[in-house]
Amino acid sequence: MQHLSIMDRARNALERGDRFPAATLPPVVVDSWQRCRDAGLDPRGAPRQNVLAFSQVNDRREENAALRRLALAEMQLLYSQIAGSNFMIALGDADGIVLDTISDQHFADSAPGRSIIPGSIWDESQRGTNALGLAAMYHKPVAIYGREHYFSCHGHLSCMAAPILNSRGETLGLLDASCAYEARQEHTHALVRMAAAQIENGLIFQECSGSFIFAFHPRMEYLDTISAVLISVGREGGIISLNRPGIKLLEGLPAKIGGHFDELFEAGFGSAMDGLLNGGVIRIRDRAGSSLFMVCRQIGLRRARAAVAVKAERPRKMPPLLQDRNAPAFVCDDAAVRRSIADIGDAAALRMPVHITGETGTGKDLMARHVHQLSGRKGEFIALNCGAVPENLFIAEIFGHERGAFTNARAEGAPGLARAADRGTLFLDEVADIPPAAQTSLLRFLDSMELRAVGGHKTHKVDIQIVSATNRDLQEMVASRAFRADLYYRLNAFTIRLPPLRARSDFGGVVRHLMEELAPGTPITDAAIAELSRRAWPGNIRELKTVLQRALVRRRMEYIDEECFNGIEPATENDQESCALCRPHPLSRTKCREIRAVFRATKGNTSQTARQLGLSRTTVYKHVR
Ligand SMILES: Nc1ncnc2c1ncn2[C@@H]1O[C@H](COP(=O)(O)OP(=O)(O)OP(=O)(O)O)[C@@H](O)[C@H]1O
Repeated sequence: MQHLSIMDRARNALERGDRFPAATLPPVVVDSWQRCRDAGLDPRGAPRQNVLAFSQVNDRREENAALRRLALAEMQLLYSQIAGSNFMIALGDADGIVLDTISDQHFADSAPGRSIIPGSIWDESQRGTNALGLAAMYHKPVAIYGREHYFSCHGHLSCMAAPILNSRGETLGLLDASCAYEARQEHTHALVRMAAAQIENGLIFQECSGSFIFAFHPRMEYLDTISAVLISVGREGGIISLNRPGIKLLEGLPAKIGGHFDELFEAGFGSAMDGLLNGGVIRIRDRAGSSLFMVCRQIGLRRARAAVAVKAERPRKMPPLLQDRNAPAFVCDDAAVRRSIADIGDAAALRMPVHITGETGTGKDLMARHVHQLSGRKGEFIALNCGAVPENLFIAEIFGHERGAFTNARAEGAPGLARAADRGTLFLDEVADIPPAAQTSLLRFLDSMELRAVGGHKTHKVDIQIVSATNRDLQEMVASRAFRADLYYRLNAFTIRLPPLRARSDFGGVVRHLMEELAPGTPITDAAIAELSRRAWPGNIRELKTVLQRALVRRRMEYIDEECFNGIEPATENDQESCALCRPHPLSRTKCREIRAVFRATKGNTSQTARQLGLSRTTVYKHVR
């Protein structure tokens, strides 16, 4: 007979409607299964998936504004601790209704991830046995692993929830970490409880900004930790607030809100204050005779708006994760990108020219720098924007020129970019814009790696990794003879195709990465990321960065949620009619619009636009960049 595990037997009994083996299951699970069964829920059926309307979620968010602000910051920290392990962190209100989530994109996109969204109700009567609902019911931390969930469809999920309590022991909200059952990690439950405790402490600082806050603990080295007691005391010694460790440590003593400092400690409020306000750690005995170390964390100023916090703020910016030197310094969790860059190291070792294609703002420049880093070359990374160099100076710019080689040549001559990139990398950006005359010289140079400065006689041998990039269709240009086929094949030895942002499966990762770059430690919710992912992003990652910057400038809170993007639209056609520099000036705007219109009509061809309008390529480039 097939061997059945304890859980198999328990589930079989539950699903058949038999008595389940109570002794083998955690009591909290047994009681919950029984209640769910009594309520007529079918364990093999589908849970009710009620979700509140957005306006109701918003009302609840407003009611819990202070809690939400602190919790989102703490969730962001928790996220950075467990990021990459396929988790979702959710904040629920006291009724177990989800207000916000922050998660790994993979989990957010999964079926369970899609059922934990703002407004979803995780009450036991709707979703059966689950950690969020039970933590709300029992006001204590609860973990529900895999098939302990009442509904079998939640059997692959593990959830750990901890309530956030006020000093009266009332639940203000709930913090939950959920993950695929196989991904669960024992320490996550502890991290969730610590984060909840950190929020509770934050609330004490926030709500008691006009009073003293002292920290104490039986061991001095614990004063700065989450297990230290925080007690908030008024100017006359009355107790205003006490955190959870305090309630536990002072059990048996009259440690209640409205009580007095003197009822708890032998030394009395006056003498304790003398020592505490000197800024040092004092030793004090509680009324049960235990010796404690105490320090002042905040001096509340009566009419002052902000209290003077003695304790330094925790740094918001996380130190970077130590990783492989050659790991990309950008996001590349998208499968297509990963496939595309898998062999770059080998290509660079063989000094194969690398060609990068992708729409504007997809990260071609960043990728070119990554190729240079992987090549391990000691020389420099030199970038040349081929569209920005006047046609007649192009060859001199790359290969250098001798003194007085042509009108306007630099008096002392110039070695050129190719020699500057010797033993390093030469990045030819916007390579489609290389003037036709220069294409031949460049091809010759790529074949021999030898160059001669304009007006010079000596040839120089160099050793360069060539990387080129374009957002145009070079193949089509080859077909229409606008670009030399042999040069195209020479440049295109190894191709990296960067997908447009709208097609990237790691969209959430890109958003988080940019947020960390722009405003380290600032939380951004899953709902905000989902809102952004619905947009088209013609300017790709660069445009996303601008939208995030605008949201950060405009925000009134320390976090970014979906509401922050109301009214922040991506660049519209109108915006694109003139460049940012010309937009405020009506006269320049007219000329700029014309240049941009011709540029669009020529499918982004700088040289053709310049010829058609009788302008230099540099001028065109200035307006279309
Ligand atoms: N994978 C990525 N992860 C994080 N940030 C990125 C990524 N790719 C690009 N960025 C950011 O997006 C912005 C635009 O990138 P980049 O300049 O490399 O794009 P590009 O394709 O070279 O643009 P263009 O075609 O206009 O020259 C930069 O701020 C860059 O740091």
